[in-house]
Amino acid sequence: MVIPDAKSGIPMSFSVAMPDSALFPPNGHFPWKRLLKKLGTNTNGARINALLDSMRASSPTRRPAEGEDHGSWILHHPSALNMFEEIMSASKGKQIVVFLDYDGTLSPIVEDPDRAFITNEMREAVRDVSKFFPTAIVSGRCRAKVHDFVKLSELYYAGSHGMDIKGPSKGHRQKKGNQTVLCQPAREFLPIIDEVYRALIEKVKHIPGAKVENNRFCLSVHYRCVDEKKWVELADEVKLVIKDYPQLRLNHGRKVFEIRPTIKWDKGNAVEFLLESLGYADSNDVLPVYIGDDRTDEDAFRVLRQRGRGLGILVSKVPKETNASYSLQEPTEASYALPKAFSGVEEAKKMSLLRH
Ligand SMILES: O=P(O)(O)OC[C@H]1O[C@H](O[C@H]2O[C@H](CO)[C@@H](O)[C@H](O)[C@H]2O)[C@H](O)[C@@H](O)[C@@H]1O
Repeated sequence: MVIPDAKSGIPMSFSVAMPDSALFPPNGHFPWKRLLKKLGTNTNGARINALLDSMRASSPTRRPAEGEDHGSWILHHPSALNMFEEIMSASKGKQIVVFLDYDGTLSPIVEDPDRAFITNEMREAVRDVSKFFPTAIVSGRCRAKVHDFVKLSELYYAGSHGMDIKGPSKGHRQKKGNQTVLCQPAREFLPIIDEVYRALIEKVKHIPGAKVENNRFCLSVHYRCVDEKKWVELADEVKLVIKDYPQLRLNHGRKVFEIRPTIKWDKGNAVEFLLESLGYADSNDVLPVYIGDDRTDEDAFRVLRQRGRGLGILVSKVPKETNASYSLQEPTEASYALPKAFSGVEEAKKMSLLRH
């Protein structure tokens, strides 16, 4: 029998049987309430299998788009490699602002999160783009760590899923005054995050391959290198720790559990904050372009869709439900597409200026 914890409402056992689509909806939040309803109707074995299936399916993330094969999905999400014309016409008279996710977008997914290096070619591509347009990296990682990987001081960096934003130390600056952009909406959670980080390290240290990453305003518990036989145990340990912290919530990323404050702040808010800082709140004079691969990037794609302007580009080899309009198959395509598309746009703009 699974009893919900009185304080957090989270079930005491992770082992439940539900279809992937119910366990991991596009927003990535655990549907605890629906999950509780289902409890009691399934055998324990089936519950464990369902959990394992969803953990296996978490990279690549999300379920395939329903009823769509690859062919029809690509028709609805054409390759960004062929979107030069569209960018050209969409960006007429507008400032392009570029937002880039890090893991799975600028760097390939690798086993060791500390070795997810960006290639020199990709770094140059990002540098080239940032010469023309304000450019931000929006990542689940700690801001300092992603800066260490990318090593470009002319960029905006939004770490901890957008909860830690800082402007560039050189290059593009926001229109609004000269103050350095800084936004940390989850500062009050720092002591709790630190406490939970230490507790998690202690709780999972006996599970070979488990890794707890401190992303400053949020935490990641990786299971990519954990033997599948230990996954349920790891999930239970994580849940046992966070059940005492109702101010924190648990999401599921690519072979990783992500723990973060319950505040309503995500990559979508980070995009809105940065556009506002750049002087483009509710403006028609801007074309935001966001490239990402993960469930958390959907929050940003959604914001662009809601604004009715902007281009969302999903990096994925497989069809997925997404709010993005375009697609790229893998990070190397991004390094090729970025400079080609954007420097092309600048060249074309210069040419049309000369003609007038
Ligand atoms: O928002 P992102 O920049 O995409 O960050 C999301 C998480 O990315 C990292 O984990 C993922 O990439 C690792 C390296 O390729 C891989 O080993 C892991 O399995 C993936 O989940 C990062 O380590 C996490 O902290 C981020 O939350």
